[in-house]
Parts: sequence; C-alpha cells; structure tokens
Amino acid sequence: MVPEKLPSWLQTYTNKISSLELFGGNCANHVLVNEYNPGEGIMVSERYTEYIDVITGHIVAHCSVFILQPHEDGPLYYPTVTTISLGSHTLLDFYLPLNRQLSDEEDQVPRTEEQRHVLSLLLEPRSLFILREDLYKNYLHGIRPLCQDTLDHKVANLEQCTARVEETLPRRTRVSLTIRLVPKVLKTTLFLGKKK
Ligand SMILES: O=C(O)CCC(=O)C(=O)O
Ligand SMILES: [Fe+2]
Repeated sequence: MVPEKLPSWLQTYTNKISSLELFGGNCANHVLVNEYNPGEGIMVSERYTEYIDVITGHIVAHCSVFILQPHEDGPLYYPTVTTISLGSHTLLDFYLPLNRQLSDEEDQVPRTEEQRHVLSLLLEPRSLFILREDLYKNYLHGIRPLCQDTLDHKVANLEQCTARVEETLPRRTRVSLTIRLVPKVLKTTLFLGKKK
C-alpha cells in the first residue's frame, strides 16, 4: 500500500477511533468508504486480473469481478476493523464458513447460506462497530441486498439499540467508513500529477 494523506475530516474520525486504543497504540491509516443504496449489499472483489504487456512488462489493463457474498476481512487488517455507519442503519450478517462444516462428523452435507447464518448485528446510523476476536477470526460477514429489514431474534444487539424486535426498518442510503490499520505500507508517497 502506498500512503496518501487522508482528508482532514476523515483524519478527525480516524484519530478519535485510534484514541480508543483499538490498534495497539498505533493510528489507523486506511479508510474504505462504501455507499449502499436501498437494495444493495456488500460487493466483494472475488478476482482481480491484470493484463501485462509481454514486451514492456507494464500493466495495460486490469479488472475485478465483484460478487455478493459473505466474506472475511483477512489477515491484512487483523486483529481489528472498525466501521462508522452514516445515513442509514444496516444489518450485518454473520455466517459459519463453509469449511467449518467438514469437522462435524454427523453433517457432511453442505449447508445453505441461510443455514449457516448465525446472527446479525443492527448497525445504527452514527454508530461505531468494532470487529475483532471471535467474530473476526471464525465467521464470515455480509450485507444482504434488501430494501428493508425486519428485526428478529437473530439480531443479537437489540438491547443496545433503540429499535425493537419485529420492527421493520426501511433502508435509506448508507455510507460506511471502514477504518483500520495496515501495518506494512511503502515508505514512498503517491503524487497524482499535481504540480506545486
Ligand atoms: O459497509 C460495511 O459496513 C462493511 C463493509 C465490509 O465488510 C468490507 O468492506 O469488508
Ligand atoms: Fe468486510
């Protein structure tokens, strides 16, 4: 990763979250901004392909295939990822990974996504969500492409929220700021063609 300066408004939130000592005394240095319209879920880049000019060795084109699926955030940001939700709530769903089934001797039949769904968390607007420990390491997460959410008993944090079980919440446009620490960054800076 090549470092770039964050816009000052984002640096403010990054500093605030880092002051909670979530990143082992370091300051978070990576922010992913996602916008979800009602009906949209998380799109995950499944395959990133680069096309390289065989003579010069330069990348001439690249493309990613984006699909909707539960995913893990992987080792790059481990052990902590934080998310600020703005504008709308969403439901973040947690799933058992497919490979966890194989250890269970009675049940070698692949389960559907619905059967692997363990719990959801209601992320309210202006809330901070901290993903770490068991939920980071042992579960996949995803956001379903829905226009509204009916809260059921699988929503595990309703006691901490203002919403109630069986309530239906229409989704509005949500912007999420996923703030995390990438420990290894290049020492060089990226100049995007701006002359001083
Ligand atoms: O938008 C969110 O709340 C989660 C996004 C996410 O899981 C990701 O980008 O890896
Ligand atoms: Fe994620």
